[in-house]
Amino acid sequence: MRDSFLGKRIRGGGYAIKGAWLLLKHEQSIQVQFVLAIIICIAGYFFDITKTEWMFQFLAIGLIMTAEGLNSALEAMADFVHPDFHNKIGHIKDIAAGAVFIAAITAVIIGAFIYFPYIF
Ligand SMILES: Nc1ncnc2c1ncn2[C@@H]1O[C@H](COP(=O)(O)OP(=O)(O)OP(=O)(O)O)[C@@H](O)[C@H]1O
Repeated sequence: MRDSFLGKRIRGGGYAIKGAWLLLKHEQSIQVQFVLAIIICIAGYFFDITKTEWMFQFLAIGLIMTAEGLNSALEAMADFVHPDFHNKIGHIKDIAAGAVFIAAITAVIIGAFIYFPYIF
């Protein structure tokens, strides 16, 4: 069972859940995003947004947290492979941060589409 296809998939899922827990426990950026996600969900409940709006909201939350998590993994990898200052490492980290920024802008636009009609 342990080395069967199903066993490997179950183990892989276990590592992934452990990874998500580690992100929440140790990464400040993810913790901030998580708190923001809770606040925005309270807003969704408060404004009684539609089912489609909930879907887009969860998509935006997932997009940001995924980008932020991958950015954290890349930063950790970069620091492990090359702990000293290096222009290339700086470039790699800047690009990864840029990807998070794009995800964040996308989420802000989605949020504006959802909440502007309720607020104004
Ligand atoms: N080893 C390095 N060599 C060159 N530049 C670096 C290096 N480490 C960080 N930098 C520069 O500093 C910026 C911030 O890097 P850092 O690893 O501190 O990320 P951070 O966004 O502050 O994330 P966190 O708060 O999660 O550590 C990078 O985008 C890069 O421009």
